[in-house]
Amino acid sequence: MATTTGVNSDLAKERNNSTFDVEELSNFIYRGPEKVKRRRYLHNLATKDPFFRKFKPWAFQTREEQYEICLQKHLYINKKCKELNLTEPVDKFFYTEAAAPHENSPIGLHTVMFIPTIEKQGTEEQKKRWLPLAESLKMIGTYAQTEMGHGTFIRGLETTATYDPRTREFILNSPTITSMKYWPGNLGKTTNHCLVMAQLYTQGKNCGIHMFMVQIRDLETHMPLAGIEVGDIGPKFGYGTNDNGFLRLSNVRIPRENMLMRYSKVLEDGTYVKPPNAKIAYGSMVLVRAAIVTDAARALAQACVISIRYSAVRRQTEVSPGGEEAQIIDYQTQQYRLFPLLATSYAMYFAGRFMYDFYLKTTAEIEGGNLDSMPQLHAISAGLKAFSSWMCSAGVETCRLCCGGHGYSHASGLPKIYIDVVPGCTYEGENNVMMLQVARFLMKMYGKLQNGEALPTFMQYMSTDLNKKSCMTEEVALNCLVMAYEHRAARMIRDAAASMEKLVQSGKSPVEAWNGSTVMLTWAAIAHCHAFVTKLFVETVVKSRMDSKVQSALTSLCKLYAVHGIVENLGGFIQDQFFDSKQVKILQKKLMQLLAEIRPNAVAFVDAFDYPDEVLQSCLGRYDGQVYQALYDYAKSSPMNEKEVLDSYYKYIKPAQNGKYQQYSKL
Ligand SMILES: CCCCCCCCCCCCCCCCCCCCC/C=C/C(=O)SCCNC(=O)CCNC(=O)[C@H](O)C(C)(C)COP(=O)(O)OP(=O)(O)OC[C@H]1O[C@@H](n2cnc3c(N)ncnc32)[C@H](O)[C@@H]1OP(=O)(O)O
Ligand SMILES: Cc1cc2nc3c(=O)[nH]c(=O)nc-3n(C[C@H](O)[C@H](O)[C@H](O)COP(=O)(O)OP(=O)(O)OC[C@H]3O[C@@H](n4cnc5c(N)ncnc54)[C@H](O)[C@@H]3O)c2cc1C
Repeated sequence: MATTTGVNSDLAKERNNSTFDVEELSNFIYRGPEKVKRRRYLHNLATKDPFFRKFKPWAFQTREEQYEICLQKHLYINKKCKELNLTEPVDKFFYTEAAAPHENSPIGLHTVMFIPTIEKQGTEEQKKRWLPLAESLKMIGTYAQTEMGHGTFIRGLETTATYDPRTREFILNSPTITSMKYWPGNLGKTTNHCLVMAQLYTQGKNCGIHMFMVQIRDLETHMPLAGIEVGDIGPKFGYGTNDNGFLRLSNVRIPRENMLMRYSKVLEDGTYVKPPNAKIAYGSMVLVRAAIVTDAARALAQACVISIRYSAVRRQTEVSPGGEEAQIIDYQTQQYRLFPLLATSYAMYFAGRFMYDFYLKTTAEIEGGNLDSMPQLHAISAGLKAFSSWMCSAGVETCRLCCGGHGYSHASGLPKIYIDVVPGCTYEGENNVMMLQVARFLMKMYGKLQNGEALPTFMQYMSTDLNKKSCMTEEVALNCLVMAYEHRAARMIRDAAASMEKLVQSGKSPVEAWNGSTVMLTWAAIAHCHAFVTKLFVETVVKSRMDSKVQSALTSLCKLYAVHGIVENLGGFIQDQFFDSKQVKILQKKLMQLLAEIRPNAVAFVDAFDYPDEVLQSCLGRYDGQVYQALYDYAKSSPMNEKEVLDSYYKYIKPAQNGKYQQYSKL
């Protein structure tokens, strides 16, 4: 029976029954006790600060209030980060996630893309000129690339920047309605500058797309400057806190020095100097793609915390007539929906950790002049961005459904998480498009394999013998699971390549053959990412040093991730009889065993993520499990309940009850 104060007794029991020390697992997730301590310190600074608690809850705010309140919060975060000397991205990330959870910042693009683009693409002189202004928010900027007509195909952007050697200026224009910038975050009302991606024309030639710094608003009055039309694009699926905007440029002149010229240049006489690699200008997108992996993992982890704690507290349906109603977490169907997602949240966290490290290492090499790893960084970041945002967005929605009716209420905190994470499937490269970029890389690797050339370590699985059968036995060993994923990916890569080859042989051009094979190419890319994430998870639990009880529990979770992925995608694993029917049965049986094995640790696994209630903002996911009192308090706090009888009753219901409908004819 649940008590109304203290910790709900079911939840308390769950915590007593777990097989490992939660603190040990938190230490492992966040890379050591010192880092856990630091994270808690940063969370506490935010959650205990009365500033963040003075606003009404997000769900009760109008769109304009969402923007204004979130703006205040983020300007305050900016000030506090300076005061507290929080310079490390990880520190800022933890402080911010607690201060304004899942509230997309009206100065976010300034921090995440505008400043990093100046840092990475600007010359020393440009950095000296702009960075102090950007740091002090005198310049507030965004990354304005997408246009109404083109987001994916950036070579097709229509905005022009034409160099005029007489005045040593670029003239920027939006020549058509489809060329107007559309979607950039913070563009509508907040920013006074933009980094505009535009087609560069000099000496009568088009030199492709480049970045230009354009001032769009007066620095004193904030009014749009001459030649600038700018505004908010209106309400969206979510992101109400963000003024995604539109921008039209008409003969806007900027000095030559406003083209970002670290790599490409236009000399005073108009001579164009090429960059060492044309795609180096895409670096800011790679940065955000890499960050999205951790962002998506965090969203799913929080959704799992909410849904699993609630499933331990919620009781529904007597199992035998007259008996006690069961905790819904004991229903196998609930476990089957939630525990693989729990495993996925861990898999994605480890993928996010890897991605962050790999990004830092590779960009350091690029900045040192070694561009060799650029294609790998592009393929891995595009693939993990797409894979993680797909899996995590779908997972958050399943977590919401697993909470029944209460999951549909904003009181659950789940809709807010969902609308914050799901645009990650679209921005920074639509996911299908990103998977096709991965496929392009895979086809190149396949070509190398055919030519007997060396492959990067993470692609060496492609040379596996596809006639080999699975080594799977009753033990369901981790190495056999990894081998299965790699086998499936290798076969799908070969099949996609064969499809293209066949089309070429039938007389199609390479482009037509590509277009005729994109579904198979996408399957191959997804299978490759799935194999990559699974292997990373397995290596993390096998090779890392950690407490033995944690390792044992985490190994079960890792196995569940791998086995569930096979059972759910069985067709791809048995198409070439890699598994026989006996092995399929072993895997299905193992899946059920793993659900039961994980059951006593489910709450401990989510507790280990260590998200305070103030971050979750959920009546259902509270640490103390007092969900019913919280739901009641939430309902009572609704502005709809401020008056016992609403004005609308007297205006509309009462007259209708008396058969009077005149008020409608006045409209
Ligand atoms: C444990 C916890 C720790 C936590 C710590 C973490 C701390 C980290 C901090 C986290 C911070 C918070 C995270 C928050 C995240 C959320 C932020 C939200 C903000 C999002 C705002 C959104 C912004 C945007 O959307 S900006 C616009 C983005 N637009 C796109 O992405 C467009 C997509 N299109 C493209 O990229 C291209 O057009 C493309 C790739 C589809 C085709 O390009 P192309 O030029 O037409 O290419 P093509 O000629 O066909 O040639 C392809 C050729 O080029 C190679 N290529 C392409 N891109 C790249 C690249 N980037 N790098 C290298 N190479 C590239 C490609 O491989 C081909 O090569 P070849 O095959 O050799 O020809
Ligand atoms: C919340 C949000 C914030 C954003 N913030 C910014 C920002 O700050 N700055 C900025 O510049 N942009 C921003 N964007 C824009 C975003 O980057 C683009 O919307 C995104 O890159 C997708 O491009 P698109 O809208 O043109 O989609 P489209 O390319 O039109 O996609 C539509 C469909 O066509 C398919 N498709 C398109 N091309 C291909 C292809 N070659 N092969 C196969 N299928 C294809 C896609 O898979 C998709 O299903 C934001 C978008 C959102 C939703």
